[in-house]
Amino acid sequence: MHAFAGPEYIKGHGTQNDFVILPDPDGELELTEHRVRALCDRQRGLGADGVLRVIRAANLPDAPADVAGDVWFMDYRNADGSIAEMCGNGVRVFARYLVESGLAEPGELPVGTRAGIRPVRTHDDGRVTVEMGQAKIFGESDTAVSGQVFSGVAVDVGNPHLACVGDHDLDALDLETAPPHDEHLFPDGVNVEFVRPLGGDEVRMRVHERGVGETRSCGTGTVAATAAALHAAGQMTGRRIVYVPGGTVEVEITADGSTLTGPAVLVGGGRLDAGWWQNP
Ligand SMILES: N[C@H](CCC[C@H](N)C(=O)O)C(=O)O
Repeated sequence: MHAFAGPEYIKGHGTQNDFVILPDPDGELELTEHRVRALCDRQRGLGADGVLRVIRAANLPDAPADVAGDVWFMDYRNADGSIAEMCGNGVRVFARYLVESGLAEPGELPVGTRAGIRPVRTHDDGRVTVEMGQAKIFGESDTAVSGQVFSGVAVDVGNPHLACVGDHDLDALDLETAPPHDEHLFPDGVNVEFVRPLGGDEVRMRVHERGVGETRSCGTGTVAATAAALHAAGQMTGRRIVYVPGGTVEVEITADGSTLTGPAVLVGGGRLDAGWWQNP
C-alpha cells in the first residue's frame, strides 16, 4: 500500500475556526466518529475544530428533503465526532473550496446543510456572505463560569446557542470546561457565547462550542450574539461587527433572516496515508 494513497484532504479556516475538508462527492468514505475525532486531534491527526465532507446531497441518507440531490452538501462534524445542524464559518470555507477547486462558479451558490439550504455569495476580496436564516430567540437561561453567573437568551440559528450579553470581563473567563446548561431548554447540548457590547454597532465575543470546546470563532455563534445584543438594546433588527479571538465578521439581522460575512482561507492539502485512514 503506497503511503499517502488515502483520501484527499484540504485544510481551511474562517476567522481561525479551522476545518478538515474531505471531498467525497459520491459518499464512498466511511466517516465514523472515531475517524473524525482522530482527524481533528491536534497531535495524532491533522488537527481541526471540525470536518466538512463535500458530498452531493443525493448521496447523503440524512440530507433534508428540501435540498435537491445535485446540491453540494456540507456534511459537518464537530471535533468530538458529533453531528451539528449548521456551521457558519464552515459554510464560508466550504464555498471557498467549491469555487477554488472548480466545482462551482464564483458568485452566488447554494450550500446544503442539515439546517436546510444556505445561499452563499463569494466576493473578489476573499470574503464570503452566507444567508444564515432566522435567528430565533426562544427563551432565557443562565450559566456559570469562574464562579460567576451569566444570564443569556436561547437562540436557534439552526443549531442551539445561549448568548450572554453584558459588561463582561471576557479575558477573565476560564472556558477550559463546558459551561453548565439547562438540559430541558437545551436537550441536545448548546454553544455558549459571552458577548460584550463595545458601543455603536460593535461587540466582542468568546465562545465555548458544543462538541469542540473553546474555539477562536463560531459563525452561528456570532449570529446568536448579534441577535442577543440587539435584543438587549431593545431592537429586533440591525448590524453588528463581531470581534472574536480569531478575527472579525459582520452580521446583519433583518425581518427576513440574517447574513454572516467574513473571510474564508484555504491553507493547503494533500492525501492522508492509507494505513492511517484504515487505523487512525
Ligand atoms: N459546535 C457547533 C457546530 C459548529 C458551529 C461553529 N463552528 C460555526 O461556525 O457556526 C454545534 O455543535 O452546534
